[in-house]
Amino acid sequence: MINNIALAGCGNVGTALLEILHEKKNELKEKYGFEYKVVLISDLMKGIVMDPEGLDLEKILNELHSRHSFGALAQAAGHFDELLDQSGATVLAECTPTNLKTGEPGLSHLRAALSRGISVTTTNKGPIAVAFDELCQLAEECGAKLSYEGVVMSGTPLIDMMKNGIAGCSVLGLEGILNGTTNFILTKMGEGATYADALAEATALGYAEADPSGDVEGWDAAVKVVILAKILFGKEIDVKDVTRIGITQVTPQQIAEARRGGFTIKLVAGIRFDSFGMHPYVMPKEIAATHPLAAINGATNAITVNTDNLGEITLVGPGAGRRETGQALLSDMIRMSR
Ligand SMILES: NC(=O)C1=CN([C@@H]2O[C@H](COP(=O)(O)OP(=O)(O)OC[C@H]3O[C@@H](n4cnc5c(N)ncnc54)[C@H](OP(=O)(O)O)[C@@H]3O)[C@@H](O)[C@H]2O)C=CC1
Ligand SMILES: N[C@@H](CC=O)C(=O)O
Repeated sequence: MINNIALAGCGNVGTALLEILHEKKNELKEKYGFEYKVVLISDLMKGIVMDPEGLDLEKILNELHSRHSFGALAQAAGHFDELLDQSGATVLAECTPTNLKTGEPGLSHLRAALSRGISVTTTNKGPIAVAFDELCQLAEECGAKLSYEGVVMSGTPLIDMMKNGIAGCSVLGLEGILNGTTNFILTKMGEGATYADALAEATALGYAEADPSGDVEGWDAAVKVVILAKILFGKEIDVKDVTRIGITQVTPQQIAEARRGGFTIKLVAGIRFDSFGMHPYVMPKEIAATHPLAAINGATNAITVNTDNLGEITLVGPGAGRRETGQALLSDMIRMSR
């Protein structure tokens, strides 16, 4: 079966997905039996390109790389719902900016696709945080699949590990580094960069959110904790109920002082349990230089999951990045096509 891919949001992640699809077209077919056509790309400023017979990715990527737009190729117009119908899409890759309050515009895109029986992969945390149960139910009712590997730890397969790899284990708690931008900033500040320069570099490298206050104030890590609580424990937590302190108050002096004492400062996120219940948190912590998390630098993330049957499992890998997150969309699409 040919996968007819629609893409919503052609920024860092969406463009990287197109690059990977184009580069690996033959490999994907030979290794995974994954064949595709990209039939629709919709982006706020770059415009809309559509061809139910399959878009010419070479031409589109040339335009994107030279002009950051679709140029004269952008000739389609219309409401996203109508475009989905006209394009013959069978799978939607959704990677518009995250809005943690409303889930929009991603939430409407996901509803439009799923209600038409079109499967969805998304890296957008907003809709998953805001309407997880509704979207899972809609997918089931309409015979579609919903995948979201990239919403936590980008392409590092944490969600797949949680759902499949450790099936049968009870999770007793988890802690880790779940935001790439802040870990990158703290690493760079430890090397002497200013906060502003480090944030600008994280943005240029495609790690930061469209509104980076979501990263530096801890909202992004907090919503990842909310999503993990839902997937692992079936628990609804409001992101406002996560104890949340970001990194905006962390100074170079504190980082240097911690280092002199044999510690490194990391923005740590986790869920712990005690007799009073579940405690989700995000906060900067001094970590002993000998602790495994102290060695996690740059945009890398890590999580240690404490389980009954396996004890502690630690997963380390990219937590942000355009190609790393495009990979999450691709792996979801390959899994869903099987
Ligand atoms: N970058 C990363 O490392 C990771 C990102 N994510 C998530 O993936 C998503 C995409 O991230 P990223 O590519 O970095 O973000 P970008 O801001 O680079 O790209 C988002 C794109 O979506 C476009 N857009 C905005 N609104 C609409 C709309 N209504 N319809 C169609 N397109 C729209 C934006 O256009 P314009 O710029 O004109 O507003 C932009 O081109 C986000 O939700 C992010 O949280 C998840 C994991 C890692
Ligand atoms: N802005 C996020 C991107 C991935 O979710 C991060 O830096 O971790």
